[in-house]
Amino acid sequence: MKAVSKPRWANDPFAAALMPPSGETDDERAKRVHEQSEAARVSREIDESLQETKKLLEKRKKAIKVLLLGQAESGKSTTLKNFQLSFCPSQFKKERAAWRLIIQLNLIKSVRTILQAIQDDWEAIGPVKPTSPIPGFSRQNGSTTGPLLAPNNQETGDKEDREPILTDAHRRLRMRLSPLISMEENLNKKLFPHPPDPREISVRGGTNWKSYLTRLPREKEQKPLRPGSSQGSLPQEEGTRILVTFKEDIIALWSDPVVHRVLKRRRCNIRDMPGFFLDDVQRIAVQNYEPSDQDIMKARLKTVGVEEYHFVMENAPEGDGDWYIYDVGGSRSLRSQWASFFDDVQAIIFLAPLTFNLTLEEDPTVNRIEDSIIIWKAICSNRLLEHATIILFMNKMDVLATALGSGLRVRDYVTSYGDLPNDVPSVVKYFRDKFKAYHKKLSPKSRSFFWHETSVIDTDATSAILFGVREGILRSQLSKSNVI
Ligand SMILES: Nc1nc2c(ncn2[C@@H]2O[C@H](COP(=O)(O)OP(=O)(O)OP(=O)(O)O)[C@@H](O)[C@H]2O)c(=O)[nH]1
Ligand SMILES: [Mg+2]
Repeated sequence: MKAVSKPRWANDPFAAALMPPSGETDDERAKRVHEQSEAARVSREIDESLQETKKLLEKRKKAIKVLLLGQAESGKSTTLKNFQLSFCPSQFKKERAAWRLIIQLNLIKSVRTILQAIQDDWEAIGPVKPTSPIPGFSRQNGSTTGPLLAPNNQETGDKEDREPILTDAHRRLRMRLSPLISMEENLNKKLFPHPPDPREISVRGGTNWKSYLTRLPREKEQKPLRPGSSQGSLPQEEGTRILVTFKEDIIALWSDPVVHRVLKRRRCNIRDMPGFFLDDVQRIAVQNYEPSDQDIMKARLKTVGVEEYHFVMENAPEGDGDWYIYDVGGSRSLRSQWASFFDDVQAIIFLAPLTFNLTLEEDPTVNRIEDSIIIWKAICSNRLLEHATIILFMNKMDVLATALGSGLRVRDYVTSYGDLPNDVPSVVKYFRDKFKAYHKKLSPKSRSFFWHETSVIDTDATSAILFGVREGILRSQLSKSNVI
């Protein structure tokens, strides 16, 4: 008797599982074939997606990664904006509209700060006692513009610090502008819910806020807003409406010499605060306001967490165009998040503003330069960063020049400065030597010290520096890979 040989699939459980069941009808067969081809398609898609992810990871591994570090308000995000403007101008242009609302909110915040100063002055010192009519009150016809001069506006010195100078007219102006505060709060809440610090507008890493604000449509005609009524309008429209509605009162407030005297005696240097746009109300508080490059650089939006930006540089040499730049939040509470980016970066741009007379927002007892040096020491000595190129940007050179020009002496804030000349080159040399010495002493391996004097709100000068920085990073990458 001839032995019947077993079919090949009989020992293969997978092949057996795919065999058609015995007695399969035509309909069942068609269904099974369809399901099998569907499963094969899904499997192919998963394979392709894995290949794609692998390629992306490879590409990312080869890409240049740069980390921007420094204390809060040191200019990290502004440097990133300059990177975009210099190397990806079309992307920068596309996102221009997103900055409109941020600038409007910056302006509204300055108005809020002034209203608060008026309130504080009122509570601490009180108003000018009104005799009827208020003597010396110079505004005519009940107009809302023009200076609101109080009678004793010529007085100076110590006496001025205790003299009431605000009038009922200021109280009325303050009342007219007060809806602005709740409108600003509502707008902030809509845009950036749960901010870590409600006094500052901030953006959380990965929220894609720019595409959100760029995407929203704008109405052609916007009606002025009745105080308190913002219902139904988009956040982007609200900023414009608020400013257009309150424009004249804002101008009256900012052009009033008494208000400036109140700010002075309450030591509120509003001009030096980030995001200062009060000199530009006429230009900004209009329906079709388009932020300029300079406006965008001056806009203040605090970074919370870490933002990753992937740049494909539009004008880069072949193969060198893929860059990742990480922009971190610089407040003390956010610095613990920096370390997770350390093991994979080729270069660090460290922003240290030479604002010798300022202290940290988080801790007014700590001098800003002292704080920068503490972070600098930690970065230079970190072993995970021993291969990274560190580039120091001594930033806010314009602010330094203004501070020295106004007569401030460095030694009154940094005692070790002693009797050295109180001019820009000497101050720069003094602090540069300090940073350089720590870099040399604390770096685990010897490496070159790179530094630049910057004012990163100056786009032309910063662009020239960034082109140099890019070349430097590429060259140092090349020499490292040759050594390896
Ligand atoms: N005058 C002047 N202002 C600057 C300069 N660099 C930055 N600023 C302003 O300082 C403010 C803070 O700058 P940012 O770039 O937001 O600071 P940051 O380091 O990103 O701060 P965080 O996000 O809080 O960590 C912004 O309003 C900038 O326009 C500068 O060189 N000169
Ligand atoms: Mg930032």
